Amino acid sequence: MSKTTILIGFMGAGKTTVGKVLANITNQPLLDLDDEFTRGTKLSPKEFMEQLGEEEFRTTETRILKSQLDFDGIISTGGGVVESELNRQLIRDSSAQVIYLKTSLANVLERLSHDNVRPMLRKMSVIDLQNCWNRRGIFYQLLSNVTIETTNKNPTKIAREIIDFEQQHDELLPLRSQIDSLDRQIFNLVSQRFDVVREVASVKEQLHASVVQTERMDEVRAELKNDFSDNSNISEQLIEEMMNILFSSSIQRENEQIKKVD
Ligand SMILES: Nc1ncnc2c1ncn2[C@@H]1O[C@H](COP(=O)(O)OP(=O)(O)OP(=O)(O)O)[C@@H](O)[C@H]1O
Ligand SMILES: O=C(O)C1=C[C@@H](O)[C@@H](O)[C@H](O)C1
Ligand SMILES: [Mg+2]
Repeated sequence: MSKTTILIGFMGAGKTTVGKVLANITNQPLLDLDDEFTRGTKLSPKEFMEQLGEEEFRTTETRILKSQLDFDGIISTGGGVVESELNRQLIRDSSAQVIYLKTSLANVLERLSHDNVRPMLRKMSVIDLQNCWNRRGIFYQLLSNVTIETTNKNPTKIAREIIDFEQQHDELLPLRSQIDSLDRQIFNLVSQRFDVVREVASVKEQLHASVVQTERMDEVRAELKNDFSDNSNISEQLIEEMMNILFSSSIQRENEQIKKVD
């Protein structure tokens, strides 16, 4: 990789975090616009906004962006860089590879629940935040060469996807990026399901109830088939196969926990 890579995305999407990992792997320098802002003004974005307001912050952010656009390496931007039309124009006119790190608002809120350095987050209600996320999301999408879905991926996986995109420009990559995120979300849910299964096993043990309850299993399958009957992606056979895997894994775990074989 030789030219500039610009990471854009909402607050907490991981631009700074992934930028560091990407810089490490590819041996490129990293410039974080928020850090550069602090170096230039001697105030953090939070201090600057508190003292001089958002408008002045955006003007200064534009000046810093403009002066760094030919940086030979990775630029991690601040989440609000797309708020200004001037910044959007600067990014559009640059020859940089623009990567949109996309994440869900739920993920952002979870990651930044204890944050106290992002003034924009503090001053917005949940509705304002949702509107801001929607509005900026359109700009991130329009400005970027590729969208990397980051939900439930670790920073190294995300950095590797960026490298793959820069090396291959494969049309399949953004789609696979979505699939890889969804697979991780599915396994997170499966893991949560096993947490509940553990509780179920404890209750069954106390009640001396049988681990395998075929009636309940039949009921679950039937309800799922009914609920997904209008969904052409989910066939009855898929429900059978996936539920068989989940049921047999759960039964095995419950038996191991209760230490008896039914
Ligand atoms: N892929 C990830 N998985 C889990 N946690 C992450 C991931 N990426 C970032 N985080 C965590 O989310 C928080 C915010 O990350 P980071 O500062 O990189 O966001 P940012 O996109 O640079 O935000 P900003 O726009 O405000 O600069 C950090 O605590 C970081 O450790
Ligand atoms: O999303 C935003 O508007 C901001 C994000 C941060 O990176 C900082 O640039 C600043 O706190 C503003
Ligand atoms: Mg950052």
